[in-house]
Amino acid sequence: MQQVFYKYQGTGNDFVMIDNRQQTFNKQDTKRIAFLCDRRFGIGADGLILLENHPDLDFKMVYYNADGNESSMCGNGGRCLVAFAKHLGVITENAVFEAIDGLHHAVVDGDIIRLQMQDVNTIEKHSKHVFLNTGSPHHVQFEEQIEDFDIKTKGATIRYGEPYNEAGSNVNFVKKISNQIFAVRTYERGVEDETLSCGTGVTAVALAMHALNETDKNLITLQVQGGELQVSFDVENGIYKNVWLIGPATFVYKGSI
Ligand SMILES: N[C@@H](CCC[C@H](N)C(=O)O)C(=O)O
Repeated sequence: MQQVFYKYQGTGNDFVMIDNRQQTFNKQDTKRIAFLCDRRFGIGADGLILLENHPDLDFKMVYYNADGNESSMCGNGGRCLVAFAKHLGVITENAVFEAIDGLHHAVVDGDIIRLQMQDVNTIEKHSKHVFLNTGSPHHVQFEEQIEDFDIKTKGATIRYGEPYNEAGSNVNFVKKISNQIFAVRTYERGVEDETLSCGTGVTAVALAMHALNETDKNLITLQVQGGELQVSFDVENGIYKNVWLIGPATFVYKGSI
């Protein structure tokens, strides 16, 4: 059976989107999901996302990494799914939807999608890195030579090493540009390579930079390989609340396979 799909990207983090409101997609077929995400044999994407009905909210998000496995929250994917929901007429300017990590509010402002992320109350500060969960697990560490750096090899070593092992973590390398601007490159678990952008990753970097006193701002610009994102937040007693991931989400093409 032919599968109709839509391709979206958010700062170069790209996704196959499928309207699964009729529950026709076979979620058990991990190999097929990996095939659809394969850049040589399939459509090609960092992940695949299903838009499903929800009994009380606007819709439900189901996210799979490019390896075919369902995974934790995808920030850029969530923003792209909101743009897709608007295209389908499921929402207009505002959305409330359920993802694997809970409820998310979102606002559409032209091409810019603002997505509220989960509150973060634990930020682990280690001697050479910070670890936190922004819906997905993120290792954050500074790297001065960020432009000329083997992200795939270095990222994989950290992702598969102690303490993460097989379950893994996404790995973000950060260079401070100014008090408000940070450059980020991310190795993504489940893609097992660098992606051009990671939404939960830049959220983790923004909060980590604030927690490390590298910035006193609560609106941070993150320069990623595929463009620019912003993260805003409030802090109350060490708890990061009202966290928003802000940036473009763009329709690329529609097809069937
Ligand atoms: N690209 C995503 C993160 C997707 C999840 C990640 N690969 C994982 O399995 O933890 C984003 O934009 O947040």
